[in-house]
Amino acid sequence: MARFTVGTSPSHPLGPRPVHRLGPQKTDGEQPRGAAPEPAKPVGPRRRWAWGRGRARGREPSSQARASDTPPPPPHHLPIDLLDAADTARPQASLLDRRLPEGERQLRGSGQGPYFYIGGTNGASIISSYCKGKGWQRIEDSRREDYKLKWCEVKCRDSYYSFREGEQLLYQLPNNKLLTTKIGLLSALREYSRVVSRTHETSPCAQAKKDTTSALEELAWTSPGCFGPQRALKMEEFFPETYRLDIRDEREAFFTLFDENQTWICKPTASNQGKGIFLLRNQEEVAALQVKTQSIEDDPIYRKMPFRAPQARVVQRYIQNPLLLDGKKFDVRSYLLIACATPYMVFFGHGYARLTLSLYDPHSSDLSGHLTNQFMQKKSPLYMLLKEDTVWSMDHLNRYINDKFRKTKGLPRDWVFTTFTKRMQQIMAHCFQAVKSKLQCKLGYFDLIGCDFLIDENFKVWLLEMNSNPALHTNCEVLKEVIPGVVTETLDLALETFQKSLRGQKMLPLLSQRHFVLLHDGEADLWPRPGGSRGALRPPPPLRAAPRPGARTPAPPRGPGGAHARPRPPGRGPDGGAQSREPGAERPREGAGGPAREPSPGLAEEERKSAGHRGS
Ligand SMILES: Nc1ncnc2c1ncn2[C@@H]1O[C@H](COP(=O)(O)OP(=O)(O)OP(=O)(O)O)[C@@H](O)[C@H]1O
Ligand SMILES: [Mg+2]
Ligand SMILES: [Mg+2]
Repeated sequence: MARFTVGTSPSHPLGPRPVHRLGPQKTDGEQPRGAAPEPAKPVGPRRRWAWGRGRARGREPSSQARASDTPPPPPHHLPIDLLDAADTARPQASLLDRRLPEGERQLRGSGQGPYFYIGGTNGASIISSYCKGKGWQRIEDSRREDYKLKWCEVKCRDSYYSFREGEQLLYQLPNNKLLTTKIGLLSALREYSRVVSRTHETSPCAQAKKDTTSALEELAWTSPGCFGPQRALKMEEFFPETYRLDIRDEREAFFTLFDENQTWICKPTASNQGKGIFLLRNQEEVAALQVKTQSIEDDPIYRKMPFRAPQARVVQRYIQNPLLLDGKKFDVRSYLLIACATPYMVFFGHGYARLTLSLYDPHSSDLSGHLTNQFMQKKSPLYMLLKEDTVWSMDHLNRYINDKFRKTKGLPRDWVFTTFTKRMQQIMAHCFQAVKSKLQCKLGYFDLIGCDFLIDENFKVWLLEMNSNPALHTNCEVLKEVIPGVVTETLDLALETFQKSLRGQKMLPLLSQRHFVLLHDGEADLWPRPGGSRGALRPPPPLRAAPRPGARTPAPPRGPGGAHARPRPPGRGPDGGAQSREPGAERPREGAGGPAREPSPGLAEEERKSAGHRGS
């Protein structure tokens, strides 16, 4: 079982607070921040092949120059508004700077780049301050290809087509919809359940234990990161029962099982901010939904132009007994950071709690008491007056739960930072495992995904959804404390892991890791992975270049029968089944904001949704 150690992090922007880490990982206090950096290692075999395929590289220095560790870097300066949050980052960032390639350091001095581009406004000032603090220059032309870092709210095909692996950093994995649409996540979890139960059935160890162990127990999956081995979760333990309405059998099953004593929530697959959500509480509402869904499916216009049909939807069992804070419903926004995709370096990060303004009444028809999104609360005339009450820090939540429920519910002290945090981490790790082999991975892609959790009155933890491009607003005091730190550490970790991967250095210890907790260290994973771009980027045979101490060597691909060598059948959906052709299936949507571009084959048009922040 994963072990937690609890320490304090005096440098946290919220002041001293418990820091929880898993297993062998050190607390912040133990992190060897002041330790001398490892000497930069010469370019390893993997880097050679990664570089070998790129197009003309303009300013890129030679591999010799990159590996050089002299001269010393210019002092790292941080933007004033980030000083608090990033205070502890300074020495680490300086160490990172010292590792900058020679050519990049020269460019800093010459005032030409490195360049960064930000698409949209979500978090833009924080990202911009961070990059400018490194001496980088902002460019406004989204078509320029000479950027070092590109952070876009809206994914667009061209960014991925022109992306130069191993040279650039690009925010958002192109097919993160596997996690961040409602249908994507549901399908991925279902498919993973099938895989896990098959593994369970065939594993001799599991067979031996079958008689003595409950079905929920002891199915160990071994993650090479800090998070294994773990008992495999079952999706029904943490994900409310959900049905797709775009698949006829599923919706028929739902319409049959519904009864008046239940409440369900109906959501579009790829919307956010609570848009298009409604509750289903009686037969009339369900019958109306049934008619509507059928009419869309039968509509000849939508049959002809399925991309014009309304978004596909899911119905999900509504958690009717949420834990309440002073009588108000809330959910918790946490972060899943994929700092590096080759190898995977995946982290958990704390966020904040989002409360409704009004008291929770399960029978009320006013959605603002049921939907905890900030966007829903902003619609209230009371919002401006009471907005600070709608966002709580995790410390605040922890204190409240200690005070109100620790004794009455027999909870461990600091339940929020122990049991709850661990549960969120397990769930995120599980979801990541479900899509790990399917995400498109290139060195330089990174992603920050917002994960929404609901706690019910029995302190059971439910994952509601995951969001791409999570809101990075700082319009409340708590958000001002939390968000800049999240963004800064995201960028720090993306840069550090990028540079280490490029040079074939081992990832740990991560000098820029402060509050994020490592969930998955993919250094021992088999890669290139099927579905990832690495299929085309084979590492050289092991014999050609002897591994250096500390350098990572990609594991050789397995034989033809090996699970990792088997590519996903073309035309298969995220659940491995043939993609639904029914109207309303995860189909492209209109109204994309930002530069109007065609989606790439790997990008659903729905993902080019308007630059409205998701998961607000
Ligand atoms: N199964 C559920 N049971 C109870 N409440 C739910 C459930 N699903 C969603 N909610 C409530 O509705 C809100 C919106 O749902 P959800 O987060 O799935 O939609 P969204 O439109 O993607 O919102 P976001 O702005 O967070 O991206 C949640 O924050 C939560 O308060
Ligand atoms: Mg949400
Ligand atoms: Mg959402």
